[in-house]
Amino acid sequence: MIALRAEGLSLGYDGAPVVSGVDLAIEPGELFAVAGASGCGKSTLLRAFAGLLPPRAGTLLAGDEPVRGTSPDRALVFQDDALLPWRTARRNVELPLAIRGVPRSERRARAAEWLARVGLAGQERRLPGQLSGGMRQRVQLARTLAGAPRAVLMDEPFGALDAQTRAAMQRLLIEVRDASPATVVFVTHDVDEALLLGDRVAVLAPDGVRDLVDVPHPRDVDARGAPEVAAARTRILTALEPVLEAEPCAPRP
Ligand SMILES: Nc1ncnc2c1ncn2[C@@H]1O[C@H](COP(=O)(O)OP(=O)(O)OP(=O)(O)O)[C@@H](O)[C@H]1O
Repeated sequence: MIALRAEGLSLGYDGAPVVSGVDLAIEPGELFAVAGASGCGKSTLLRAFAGLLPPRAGTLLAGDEPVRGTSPDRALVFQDDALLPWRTARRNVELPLAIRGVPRSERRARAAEWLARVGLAGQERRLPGQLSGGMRQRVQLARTLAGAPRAVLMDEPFGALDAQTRAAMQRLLIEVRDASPATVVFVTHDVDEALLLGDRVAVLAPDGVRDLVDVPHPRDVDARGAPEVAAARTRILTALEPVLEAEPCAPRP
């Protein structure tokens, strides 16, 4: 588990910055949710934490080290599963083990164990194209966690799933993370998902973090109707509203 920190962070591509003035301190082992309007830089922030996009200004730290590139310690999970279509489920999960230098003889067993943990025992030999969207996301989760990353960066990982599969994946994430702790940064459009999964929720806007909300009773499905959870939802929506109203969420001059 690793701390992730941004100080005065500015990010962008060509032209004007997409997001600037971002200050965040994510604790080791925290499940940190990032909400924000479409196009406000949530994916861009994750890409920077993953080491795929250098800061234009400010500081980005993983532990005490500046983020200078990608690392198996920081794994990125996408909405569209990024499985290799020609490799079976098991051989996809073996990939990060190979990167970590796990001997070939051990990889197969460890990959099969991970697939069983995400409810896919018996599906090891299937190709991604032979699996449903929810099953592919399970394989992706198994593949990510098999590499024992210290931080997992999840970009709307369940956004493409139907409501029932999505709820099952949320439960699965809670379970497997309890067993294999890692710092998790979770980007979502869905305020209720942020409130269910996160310890804290950051509302991101082009000029930085608009609000940082502590979640009451994180990961407690039974607490969803509690008044303090409703108050946290209202606070997040209040911070989001001006960002949503300021369509399009265009880069600042
Ligand atoms: N590779 C790229 N090159 C140039 N501009 C980009 C690139 N990727 C994203 N952008 C721009 O950066 C801005 C922020 O995009 P980003 O994907 O980070 O937003 P987001 O908050 O994750 O949006 P969404 O919720 O819709 O996924 C947008 O204006 C987008 O067009």
